[in-house]
Amino acid sequence: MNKKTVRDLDVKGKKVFVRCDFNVPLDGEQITDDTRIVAALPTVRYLIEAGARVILASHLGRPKGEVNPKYSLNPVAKRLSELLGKQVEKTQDSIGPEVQERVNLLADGDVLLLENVRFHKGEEKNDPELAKQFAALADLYVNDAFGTAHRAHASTAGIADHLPAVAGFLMEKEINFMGKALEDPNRPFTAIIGGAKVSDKITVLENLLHKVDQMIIGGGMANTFLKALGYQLGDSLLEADRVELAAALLAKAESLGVMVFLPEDLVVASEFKADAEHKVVDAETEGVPSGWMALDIGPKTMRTFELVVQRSNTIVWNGPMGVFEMDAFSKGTISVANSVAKCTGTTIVGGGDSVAAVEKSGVADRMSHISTGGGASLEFLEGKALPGVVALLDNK
Ligand SMILES: Nc1ncnc2c1ncn2[C@@H]1O[C@H](COP(=O)(O)OP(=O)(O)OP(=O)(O)O)[C@@H](O)[C@H]1O
Ligand SMILES: O=C(O)[C@H](O)COP(=O)(O)O
Repeated sequence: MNKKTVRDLDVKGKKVFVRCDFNVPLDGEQITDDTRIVAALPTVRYLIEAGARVILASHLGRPKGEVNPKYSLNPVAKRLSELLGKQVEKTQDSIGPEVQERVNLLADGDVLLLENVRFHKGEEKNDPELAKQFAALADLYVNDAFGTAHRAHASTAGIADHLPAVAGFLMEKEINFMGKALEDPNRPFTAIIGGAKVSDKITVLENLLHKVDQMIIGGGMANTFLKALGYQLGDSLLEADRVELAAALLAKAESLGVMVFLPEDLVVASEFKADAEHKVVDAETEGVPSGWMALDIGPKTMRTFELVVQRSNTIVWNGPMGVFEMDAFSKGTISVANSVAKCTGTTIVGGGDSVAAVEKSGVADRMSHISTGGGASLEFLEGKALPGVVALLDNK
């Protein structure tokens, strides 16, 4: 990576604003997977030991610029305190007089966590005023939020206009590993895409078609493609205004000779609930009954996906195959996790929920790389420059 890192800074006694990606999966106030917090620890520990005054910032979820206690970073402060073995105080906001006061009280080696930066509308708009307010809190800026590096936001990009800006160890590790593995991948190269962020990721798929040999599409993402094939989807999560794009992508894949695998059968449920009535239907001949929704891939699809994975030498996986948080709809994701774990080639799993699913399946240690980035790793793989990385100082 040709960017300066935290090693290049003299941080003793300095206030260091560290952007992390603590966007962890939650069940109420319970963190269900702390991978992203653990992954940030090397940078935080290094800064503590070097005598910096550490100001941590992150988003959580998509609160859309409004204060919403559901997306508070309180659970993260608690988990960080446990992991670091020292109290991590949290502020009520990410800017303003209270934050400034708390920052002024920091001693060398102290750690302070700011409240969710997305409680301010200016964050996602990369508002220069907000970026300036973040920058005013510190002397130096470290971006360790690889998972959010594909977003040009005030705390991931704008702030770097005002402070010396470098990468943290996690950012460095992610970029170096993926850069090496994906530069000249062993083929066949397969992308497995699922999850729920359809409009975000569907555009990424177009560029991915030029990189991969095979593409498996499952989870919520698959529904828009199945609709493009004319199948019935009932009340399933799908993006009606992306159906045409999905059809165009399928045609493009065919012209490029990229094999696309979609669910042949689906687990459908009468409602979005863990104990909902559910059954398996054939995607083409039966479809999803009206009022029902597809929440997992079916057994036939699991077998097909396993065969595709078996003949792959490089795999990048982002997005679960179903609503894995509910046991009744977790089988497809667990099956894919086990199949990927058996692959002897390079396997990269990325994304907050995808990593949680792999952890839940107990196969995390059998992946070549667990990435903290979902959308970010897909955009990196596409070959796009990530704004959160571009903003950092070059290593000349
Ligand atoms: N068929 C489906 N219907 C509704 N939700 C689904 C379906 N399949 C998967 N999901 C949901 O998708 C969510 C995860 O999607 P997402 O795209 O955010 O993946 P991710 O791994 O967290 O990646 P990123 O880090 O980019 O957010 C899970 O909460 C899961 O329940
Ligand atoms: O989970 C992610 O992919 C990152 O935390 C970024 O979240 P976003 O898609 O809401 O920007």
